[in-house]
Formats: sequence, structure tokens, C-alpha cells
Amino acid sequence: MLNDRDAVFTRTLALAEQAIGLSDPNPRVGCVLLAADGAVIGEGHTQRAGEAHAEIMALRAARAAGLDPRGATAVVSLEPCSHHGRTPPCCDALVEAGVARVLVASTDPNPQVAGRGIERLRAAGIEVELVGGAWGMAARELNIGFFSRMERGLPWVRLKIAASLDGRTALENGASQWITGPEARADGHAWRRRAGAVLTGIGTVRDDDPRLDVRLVPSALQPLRVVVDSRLELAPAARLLAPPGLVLVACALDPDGAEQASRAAALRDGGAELVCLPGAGNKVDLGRLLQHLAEREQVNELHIEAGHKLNGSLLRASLVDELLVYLAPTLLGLGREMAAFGPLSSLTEALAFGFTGVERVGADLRLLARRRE
Ligand SMILES: NC(=O)C1=CN([C@@H]2O[C@H](COP(=O)(O)OP(=O)(O)OC[C@H]3O[C@@H](n4cnc5c(N)ncnc54)[C@H](OP(=O)(O)O)[C@@H]3O)[C@@H](O)[C@H]2O)C=CC1
Ligand SMILES: Nc1c(N[C@@H]2O[C@H](COP(=O)(O)O)[C@@H](O)[C@H]2O)[nH]c(=O)[nH]c1=O
Repeated sequence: MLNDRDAVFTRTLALAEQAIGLSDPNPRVGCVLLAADGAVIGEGHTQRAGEAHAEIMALRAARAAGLDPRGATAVVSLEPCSHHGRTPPCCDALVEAGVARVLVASTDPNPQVAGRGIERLRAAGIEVELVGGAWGMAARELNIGFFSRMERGLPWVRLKIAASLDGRTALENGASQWITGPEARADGHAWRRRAGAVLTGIGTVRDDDPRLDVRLVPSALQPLRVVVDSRLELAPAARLLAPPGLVLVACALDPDGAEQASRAAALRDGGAELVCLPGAGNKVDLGRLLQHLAEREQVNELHIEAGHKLNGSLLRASLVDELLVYLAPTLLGLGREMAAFGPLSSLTEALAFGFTGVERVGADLRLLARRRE
């Protein structure tokens, strides 16, 4: 029985959270169906892309329990879809089911459809309330990458760094495994799971031969692995070319040019996709790469685990929205910094972030900070 609005939206958002690592590139949405007395008659969340949305799952659950959704209130975290994508519109399903009222936490940020679902439901005689406020913000926060892709044509870029207390991410000789403890590393995988892609630089692949997959926490999906590799130096034997998941190599050379055609062929034979995005100084254009990831690969959240050079370039170009920093209670002295940029000539040039979270994870600290405009 959910009579209280906060309780019902808490449940709706908890359902939506269950779509993390499942529904990408579709948004994470939850739906609760309530009878007139507040009894929950069905609930659901978005499934894999191409499969049922939250509203359909909730209607199915009600019917499977022998309960009639006619006259019910549907509580949804995001406006029901009104268009034919890979599945038919949820609005039509709610209308056909005879739902009397719909409470919506947030509108859909997709400019082509925003507000249309609400209009369509109202046109069918359903009472619709756009609740917004704190619940609208919570629905948006859970889908921060989807909103970013729809509103800016860019993924939400989260840079993960594992560092010592004195800010070192590796020793001078490149050794870095491991600075943080097992709990922090598993937590890092939970953040990888939220992302449509994990991005790194060729320097990290050379030094660490990382896998960059999600394996320390369960996940239905694996993120795309992306390597910034201007000169196409990635070795076909690199571990990240092994399953699971796909790999995209971003280079600045024509991959089919005479000199690198055989290297390109070897990478393609290994299952990698290559994209040529040349920028200044014969390096990959990082801004165009982010656009490519949003537009072509439909990446909502981009998780970066790169070394100091690529981190520095991304930060300096204001391409990072959020920092996810794990701090280990150790000092490493001289070594590689978090991000190589500068030197700045004045403190007013500092890249400014605001802390949004701090938590102890095992023996380490996890800090979250967002870029200040
Ligand atoms: N503790 C931690 O959280 C982590 C630590 N590490 C450590 O970091 C070290 C590796 O660092 P690093 O060598 O800096 O590796 P990076 O992952 O930063 O890769 C460096 C490469 O990134 C590319 N790059 C940098 N800037 C640009 C730009 N503006 N445009 C396009 N491409 C760019 C360059 O590739 P190209 O030359 O092809 O243009 C450069 O060689 C290792 O010791 C590793 O263990 C790595 C990841 C995380
Ligand atoms: N050293 C370091 C991290 N390093 C990051 O993890 C990558 C290895 O990923 P994988 O091969 O999937 O296990 C490595 O290349 C680097 O990006 N991460 C952490 O949580 N803590 C650490 O101390």
C-alpha cells in the first residue's frame, strides 16, 4: 500500500535504478500501478533496448497477477513514450488498459518527443500530473547521461582516478597496480557498469594492458571499450580486444593509408572498429570523439580510466563533467600525477569543481565532484 506520494516515487525511482547496466542506450525508467486504495497492482522497469519499457512491464505484472489496471494510477519516473521506436508507444498501452491517471516525475528530454506523451495521454482523457520538483530532479539525475546526450549531443563524461593521498596515479616507472583496495576497485566496476563506454589512452594500454570490462559486479551489458590511439599503435594482442564487448579505436591517421593498412587490418580482424577523427597536431580530436560517441554509438555516460596525459588533455579542453576519485591512504612520492596540464600562470585559471559526495569505500575514500560552469 503506497498512499504517500514520496513513498510511491521512492519505489518508482528504485525500480528505475534496476535498469542500470540493462536499458542503455534507453533511459532508466520505473513504473508503479496503484489501485484507488493505494494498493500496488503492478510494477516494472525498462528492459534491454528493443524490449519492454517500464509501463508495459507494470501492466503485464498486473495482468499476470489477475488484477485489472482499469481505473488505476500509473506513476512513472519519465514521461511515457508516444512514438514507435523499436517498441510501440507506451501511451497507447496505458490508454488501452484504461488507466485513469498518470503521475510523471520528469518530461522526456528528447527534443523530438518532449511533452508529446503527456499531450497524447491528456487527449485520450487521462488525467496527467507532471510532478517535477525533487522527483523530477531524481529522475534526471538517474539518467544524467541520457539527458546530456539529448540536450547537448554529448555523453556525460565521468573521469575516474585512483590515486595516493599525494595525488599520484602511478610510480615514475609506470607501476600502478594496485594503489586502491579491492572494495574501491569493485566500486569502480559498479561505475563502469553505468556507462555505455569506457575510454582510455594508448599509454595506459601499453603500461597496464587493461581489460576495462565490468567483471567485479554483475551486469547484463558490457560497455564499449574505446582507445585513443592517434597513430594506431594498439597491439592486436592487447587484452581489451578479447571479449566481452566491442572495442573502438580512435585514430588520427587514415586507417587504410598504405603505412598503417596492415595494422588496421589486424585490429579489425581482432574485432575492433576504427574511427579516424584527426585534430590538431596529428592527434585525435577529443571533442569530435565525444560527439561521435553520443551520436553514432549512443553513449549516455562515458567512463574514463586513462593516464595523466589524456586526463590532462580532456580536463584542459573542459570535456570532463565529473570527477570520481578514489584516494588511498598512502604516499607515493615522485610519480605520475592525476592530470598533466599547465603550468598555469595564475590561480584564477584553476579548473574548478564542486564536491558532490564523499564516502569511505573499504580503506579508501571516494570523492565525487562536478565541474563548475
Ligand atoms: N591510477 C589510475 O587511476 C590510473 C593510472 N594509470 C597509469 O597511467 C600511466 C599511463 O599514463 P599515460 O602514458 O599518460 O597514458 P594515457 O592513457 O593518458 O595515454 C596517453 C596517450 O593519450 C593520447 N592523448 C593525450 N592527449 C591527447 C590529445 N590532446 N589528443 C589526442 N590524444 C591525446 C596520446 O596518444 P597518442 O600519442 O596516440 O596521440 C597519449 O600518448 C600508467 O602508468 C598507468 O598505470 C592509467 C589509468 C588510470
Ligand atoms: N591502478 C588502479 C586503477 N587503474 C585503472 O584500472 C585499469 C585496469 O583495469 P582492469 O584491467 O579492467 O582491471 C588500469 O588500466 C587503470 O585504468 N584502478 C583502480 O581502481 N585502482 C588502482 O589502484
